[in-house]
Amino acid sequence: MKFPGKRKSKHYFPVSARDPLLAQVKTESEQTNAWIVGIDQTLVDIEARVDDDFIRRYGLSQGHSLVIDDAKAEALYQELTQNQLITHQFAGGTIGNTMHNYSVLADDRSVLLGVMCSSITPGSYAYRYLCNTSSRTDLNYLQGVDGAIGRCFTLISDNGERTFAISPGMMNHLRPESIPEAVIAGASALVLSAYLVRCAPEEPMRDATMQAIAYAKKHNVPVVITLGTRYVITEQAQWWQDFLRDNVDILAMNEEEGEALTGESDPLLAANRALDWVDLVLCTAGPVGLFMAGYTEDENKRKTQHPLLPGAIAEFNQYEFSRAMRQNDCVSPVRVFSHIAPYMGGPEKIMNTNGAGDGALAALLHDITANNYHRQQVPNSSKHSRTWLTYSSLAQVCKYANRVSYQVLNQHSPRLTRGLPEREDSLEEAYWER
Ligand SMILES: Nc1ncnc2c1ncn2[C@@H]1O[C@H](COP(=O)(O)OP(=O)(O)O)[C@@H](O)[C@H]1O
Ligand SMILES: Nc1nc2c(ncn2[C@@H]2O[C@H](COP(=O)(O)O)[C@@H](O)[C@H]2O)c(=O)[nH]1
Repeated sequence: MKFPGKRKSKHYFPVSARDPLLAQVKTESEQTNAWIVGIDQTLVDIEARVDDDFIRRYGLSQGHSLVIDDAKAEALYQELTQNQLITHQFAGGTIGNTMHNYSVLADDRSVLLGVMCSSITPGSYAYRYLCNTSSRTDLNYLQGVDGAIGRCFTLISDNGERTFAISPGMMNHLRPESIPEAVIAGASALVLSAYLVRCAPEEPMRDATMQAIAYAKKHNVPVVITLGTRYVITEQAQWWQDFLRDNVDILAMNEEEGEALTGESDPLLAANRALDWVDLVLCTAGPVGLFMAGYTEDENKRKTQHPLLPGAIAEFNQYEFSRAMRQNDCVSPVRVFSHIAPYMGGPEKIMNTNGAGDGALAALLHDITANNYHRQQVPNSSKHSRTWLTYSSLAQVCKYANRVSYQVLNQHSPRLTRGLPEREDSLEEAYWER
């Protein structure tokens, strides 16, 4: 594990308060026993620039991720190909992206569960998917299928808005018996997306997802969900609130999904409301940056040294230097919040925001797994006097997540092509001054 606390001088994590026992941590090259596991619909993103008429003609809706049938997918693909509109093709899928990005950041193992074609020919979509996934992402548990993986036509409009048209192939054919209990039992987190329950009634993906959740609950592994798009949530907000309350510990969403879920358009209030159902919330808000909300132990809450921020909850960031805990692990839980503006104000030019939110989630997962790793290595450390969920404070996780989003925005693919620089050139100045 590339341990986040090892970053030097200008850093994201509090190395100045380094625990003396950290010296006992084994060297990075040794095999670590900390990983995350995610389930996804195996998808390749096919990106194209289109006009509004194109979106309308294929019965799509801007900003939405819709499943289309084979005939429509073929017609759409033919039109994109004939008019040479396809600009990029990448491995995609919101959780596949997150597992890959986690492995790049942590330089360590993530496990991806899903389907893969039993027979793969060079140059095929399945081949490209495998080639474009980090070698640290363990694909050994993928279930073979006799058919195609999914295609996600990522259609970018002139205003930069993305519309997803999903041609599912056999992406929803993951069966419950293909979920390995031991892999989930030993993981630092089980990562899911709201898309997984959007499958036809006869497809097994939903049951496979519920099987994975059952194993996670049995072994006390935090369940993380990312909401996908607001349309998946709007249709049944109450159902999702109940689902979160019953099954999920950590929620990742953007401000639109937050509004669909809670009715609150203010991301801070949406995150606060979501804490009624889950223990920790990451809410990205495009050019507004990102918010985190969570619980900590009253006795251990830590005051920020940053300016106090105004908002719908006055001075909401006053305890943002606190580390997150699950509510049930607290004797006296208090809610804590943090916010950060986009790193460097965001890139000069954003081609599209594909994967920026997934990148932020990968950073949070890295911090959670680093905490687990540290607990395994140095169980009697003062850092584990309570059962913390994160290694770092909310403020530090925000900084890290935000920095990773910036990296994704600065490249074309939703998957990181390389890790963050070991050392930023003077992070503090760079952070506040353009
Ligand atoms: N237009 C933008 N300007 C600056 N930063 C942005 C912009 N869009 C996104 N970001 C950064 O990327 C992060 C995630 O973006 P967002 O669009 O909210 O994610 P998602 O892809 O889940 O919708 C934000 O928290 C912010 O740091
Ligand atoms: N597993 C699924 N992934 C999907 C679906 N529709 C879109 N996507 C993927 O989302 C990312 C972009 O993520 P974002 O955080 O920027 O919104 C992209 O790579 C798509 O592959 C879906 O139905 N299922």
